[in-house]
Amino acid sequence: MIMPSSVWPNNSPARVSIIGAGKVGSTLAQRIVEKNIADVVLLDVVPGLAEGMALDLMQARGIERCVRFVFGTNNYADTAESNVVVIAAGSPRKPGMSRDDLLQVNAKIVVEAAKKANAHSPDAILLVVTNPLDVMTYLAWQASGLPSQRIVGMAGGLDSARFQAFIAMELGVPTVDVSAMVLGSHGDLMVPLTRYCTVSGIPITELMDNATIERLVERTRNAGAEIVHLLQTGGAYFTPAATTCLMVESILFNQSRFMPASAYLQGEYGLKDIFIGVPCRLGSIGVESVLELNLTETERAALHVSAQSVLKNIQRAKQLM
Ligand SMILES: NC(=O)c1ccc[n+]([C@@H]2O[C@H](COP(=O)([O-])OP(=O)(O)OC[C@H]3O[C@@H](n4cnc5c(N)ncnc54)[C@H](O)[C@@H]3O)[C@@H](O)[C@H]2O)c1
Ligand SMILES: O=C(O)C[C@H](O)C(=O)O
Repeated sequence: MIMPSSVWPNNSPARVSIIGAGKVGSTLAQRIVEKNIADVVLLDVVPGLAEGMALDLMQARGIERCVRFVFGTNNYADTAESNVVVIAAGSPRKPGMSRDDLLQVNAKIVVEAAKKANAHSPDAILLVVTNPLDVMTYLAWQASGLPSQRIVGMAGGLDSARFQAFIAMELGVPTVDVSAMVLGSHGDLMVPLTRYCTVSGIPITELMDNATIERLVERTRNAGAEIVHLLQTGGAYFTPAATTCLMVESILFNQSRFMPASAYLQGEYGLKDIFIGVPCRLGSIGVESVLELNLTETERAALHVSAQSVLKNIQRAKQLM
């Protein structure tokens, strides 16, 4: 580990490396450090960017009363022995673009990040954030050569959090009382499962008419684009970072939490050789299990339509590599 010993403790308990110190990566670093979850190595290709952010975060530790360390670098050797590596490097979309439009520009970045991070942290769990999410998670898996269980993509938790927020805003209830579930690809064909959405255990179908539910489903599908349009300079990062942080916690503390995430399927839901959003349990081994819900014919068909688009883009990505 190439770090001054005065900065980096020898007995650091858990280490998370974040590749890409942009909006998502830096916000995630702040969350992890300020919640005292783990030490963080922040890496970016832009000289000085990760180092500057790390110094800034280190200087807030007294105010935030946190004890974790954060180190910025351009060098993968500094990410050695990480327990979790988050890949958040690459371009965000601009207004008018789909996430799939980022495939070409981000594929090489993600493949390089997965290979280099894995070379220095062969025991880490890889958590992918870069878009188009399900395809990038597949590429990271192939590039790393790791067992599929050790790779997971962040998206379903974000899409579910958005659906949860929209339901709470519509009904005027506390967001924590709402439970929501979105499966499928992280794209326009995501599959919000209204049957699994409740307010304090009451199905939302008892509380809202179909037209209202359909309006919230549509808003959930477009929630990323809505923010891209408002910001004009990139995408959302507060909720993406919060969701990724939740996944990091479940992995590091072996919490085995259920959450929708992009996991490798080998026949579950009738799908094979694909990463796509499904309910998983996340623990220290990565994806402990995939929960196979009893879907209706309509829900299953929607999941398969979503999967077809991911499979098509995986083929496109393979041709690029
Ligand atoms: N999965 C999700 O739900 C979700 C949510 C939000 C953002 N995203 C995606 O995450 C990615 C990052 O978003 P952002 O808003 O942080 O973008 P950003 O532009 O703010 O940051 C990206 C960072 O990656 C760095 N980078 C580029 N190439 C690199 C390389 N080869 N090695 C290391 N670093 C490199 C850039 O220098 C930049 O600092 C985008 O692809 C975005 O679409 C996904
Ligand atoms: O919308 C985007 O491009 C970023 C991210 O995937 C999101 O859903 O916020």
